Amino acid sequence: MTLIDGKAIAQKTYAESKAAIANLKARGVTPGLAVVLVGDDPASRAYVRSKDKMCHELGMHSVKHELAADTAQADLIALVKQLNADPAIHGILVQSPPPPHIDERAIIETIDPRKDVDGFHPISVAKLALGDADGFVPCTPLGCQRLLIESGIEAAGANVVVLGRSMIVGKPLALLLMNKGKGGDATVTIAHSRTRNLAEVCRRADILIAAIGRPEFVKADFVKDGAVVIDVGINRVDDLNTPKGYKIVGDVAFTEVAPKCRAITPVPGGVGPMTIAMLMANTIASAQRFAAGA
Ligand SMILES: Nc1nc2c(c(=O)[nH]1)N[C@@H](CN(C=O)c1ccc(C(=O)N[C@@H](CCC(=O)O)C(=O)O)cc1)CN2
Repeated sequence: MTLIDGKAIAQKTYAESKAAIANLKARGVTPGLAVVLVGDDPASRAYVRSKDKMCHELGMHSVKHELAADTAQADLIALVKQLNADPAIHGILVQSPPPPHIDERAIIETIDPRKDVDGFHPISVAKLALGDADGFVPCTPLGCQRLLIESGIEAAGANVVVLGRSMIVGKPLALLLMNKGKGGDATVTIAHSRTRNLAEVCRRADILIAAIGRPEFVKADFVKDGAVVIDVGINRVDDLNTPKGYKIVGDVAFTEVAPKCRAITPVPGGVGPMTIAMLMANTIASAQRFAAGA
């Protein structure tokens, strides 16, 4: 069984990002990312901090807007419009989930699609569905595909089961893996909590991707011998034996599943680090497109 090391693969992508940034800077362009956080969810705050930190480490321009939980929808829209018009900003994202009074869809639709480095705007979704190469792909699906490519795991012709149908992971990942080209050409099934005989459907997978958001939901009987398992889940569960009082577990019951696998991602240290790595890559790609006048 191979343990797919997301931290190491993310580091490899950062080396590529650094080279691309140096190239852009030589042409007078510094890639710029604006991250907007509404509210004080501790996990979201930590992710936003990591994004800002990584921008600084790579020598990118980073702007962080941390807004109160009761920020009005209109004020958030006004901020996004201001960022759309800012030439120093090539990527804009609003950390998800926002507080319940915010209409997330309306906010995403306000982002200039050319700066939609999260890949959540309907134009980005349509481009992915159409197989157009010039749209932004959401960072976590892109990270999963990159993990497979870097680990020498061929998606082409493989039976892939994506467990989960969210707009952040499940749906875009299914499109990405079934699209033609490198890292694609898979035969993809999307399964979810209402799928009949779920364990049996998952057992057909050569590559099983768990993105259902339930701690340790995927047990050994969901997994065929020799399958590759990618665990997208990040679930905080109480654990009073840890200093923080909680631990992070994935959607896969790792201890019982791992021995059956050809390869598997751990949680933490698997898909998670790739999400931020791919955000940096998308922001750099956006800066390159702006610099080319696209
Ligand atoms: N606007 C967005 N919101 C959210 C996204 C997103 O892509 N865009 N994804 C997630 C959160 N996320 C980034 O925003 C994210 C999640 C997890 C990690 C990560 O590195 N996880 C570590 C464990 C971290 C921990 O200990 O808590 C790991 O898996 O090793 C990075 C980014 C939802 N919101």
